[in-house]
Amino acid sequence: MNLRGVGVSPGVGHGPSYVLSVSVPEPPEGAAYAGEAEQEKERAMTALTRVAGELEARGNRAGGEAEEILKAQALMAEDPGVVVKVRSLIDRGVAAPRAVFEAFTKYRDVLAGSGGYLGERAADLNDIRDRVIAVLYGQAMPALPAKPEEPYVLVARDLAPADTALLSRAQVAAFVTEEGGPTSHTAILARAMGVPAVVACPGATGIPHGVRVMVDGTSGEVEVEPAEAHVADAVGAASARRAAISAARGPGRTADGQPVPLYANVGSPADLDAALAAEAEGVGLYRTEFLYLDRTRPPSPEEQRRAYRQALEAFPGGKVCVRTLDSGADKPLAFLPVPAEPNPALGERGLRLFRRFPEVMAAQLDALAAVAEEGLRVMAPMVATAEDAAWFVRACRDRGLPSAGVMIEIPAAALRARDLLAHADFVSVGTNDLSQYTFAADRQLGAVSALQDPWQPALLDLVAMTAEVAARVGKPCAVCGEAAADPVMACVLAGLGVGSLSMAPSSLAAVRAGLAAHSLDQCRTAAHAARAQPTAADARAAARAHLPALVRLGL
Ligand SMILES: C=C(OP(=O)(O)O)C(=O)O
Ligand SMILES: [Mg+2]
Repeated sequence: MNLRGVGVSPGVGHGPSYVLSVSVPEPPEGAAYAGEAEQEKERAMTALTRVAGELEARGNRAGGEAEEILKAQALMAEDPGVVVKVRSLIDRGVAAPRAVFEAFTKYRDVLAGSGGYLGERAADLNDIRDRVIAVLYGQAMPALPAKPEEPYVLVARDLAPADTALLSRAQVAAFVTEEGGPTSHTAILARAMGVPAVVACPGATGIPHGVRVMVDGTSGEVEVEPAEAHVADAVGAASARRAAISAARGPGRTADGQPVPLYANVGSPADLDAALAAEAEGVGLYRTEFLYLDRTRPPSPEEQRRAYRQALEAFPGGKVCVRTLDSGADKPLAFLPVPAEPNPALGERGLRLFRRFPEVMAAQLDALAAVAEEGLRVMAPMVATAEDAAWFVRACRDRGLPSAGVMIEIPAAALRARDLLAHADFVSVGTNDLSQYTFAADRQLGAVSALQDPWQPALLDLVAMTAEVAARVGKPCAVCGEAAADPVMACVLAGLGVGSLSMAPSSLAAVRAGLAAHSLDQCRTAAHAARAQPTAADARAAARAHLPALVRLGL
């Protein structure tokens, strides 16, 4: 039997399946309690506190990325909104388990409605809810085998961080989940652990318990009871690929020595370790939204300075490009409320929101200026016009910030990059949003995701125009969207004249190897061939045909 999902953590893993089935029954609608309301509330509060405590304790034991995730979940378990809702439902006669069920379901639906990263956190709430209900029913949550004879392939509908945080590579050969997306916690933690993972794999929980399974976290293939020879071939190919990729070390450059600095995209200080381990040359995109998440008051100046300083200290002498707050649309923040909009992606987000809340921009730029040193770059998201660029750059200059740039995420900005660069010191292309706005395709909508393809020739044209203009005026042009993480695209971007690339740390090694295997001329020829094609698929195929070493590397 073969299944297919989305590969989110590369490599091949195989072993006996361990199918995790957690089933906490839904407490019946209308369930009431017999005793006093105060006692029932006490019971519910004790269960919420106990689950929060357990999540926090697991986080402490796990450390690293899992610790942050679990601590955030512990906070969700005792979220004031949930607590108030549970108490008021109990006041209306609803039994504690049902009250917990309804309160979390409401919270989850709100999160799911926001889509993107926050939407994927909705699955976390189901897990927290089930844990609280299990405590109220006196039901034990399933434990995973701690010391298996052989690492197993963990299969589940979805995995919660609480399930996976304490696992290690000695226990788990691979993860397969029926649900989840590339930014789900299963994906994030699997990548951090270096364990292959496939998510969004229909039929996964139908895999029988204990049968041998092979998981290819690059292609997304899951093979049940594979032939032994096939396992040997796949494992051999994966380790050859790993060896070839890890052979490329040092700064990013093409085979003939053209430097293409490779930076890391970082979403919080916790990602800095992974960026260092992957030998990033600095930070090309420091997303600062984490500072403002789950709060109603702004982060203190000291808290901000600490977060920026951490990145600068991690890369002494390197470059660190901090993006100012990008709130709104796919990153809604309670902290900066805007009136309801029919099309949030086209509304007040990113830099536009600073026009409404200039004091938030001032506080962020002041904190950056307080820690500024040579390598610091500051850039604004969602810049549409030369006026936008001038306004932002002036605010940076007024504070003596050493380098102020803008992101190119809107076609208008790419078309008139020359005018923006009359003010800005550099540009960085955000291909995620540039695709969204070029193709009028909401980045959160699966139905139009085919248009979110950076290989679309129109997108390549916009990147090329931007890079050409930047070269003409002698200012740097980077790419920091997801596109840069694809080794084939990375070569094409270098060929289009993009000077540096920034990506998730886990993608750096493959991109470094891909660039090191081709000359700048080969990259240029591949870029030219890609742009000459009418469709995204043709563009990719044409580029690959001119980058033969990528095929040898299995990239
Ligand atoms: C890098 C980008 O920013 P974000 O994904 O955070 O919107 C982008 O839009 O490409
Ligand atoms: Mg963006």
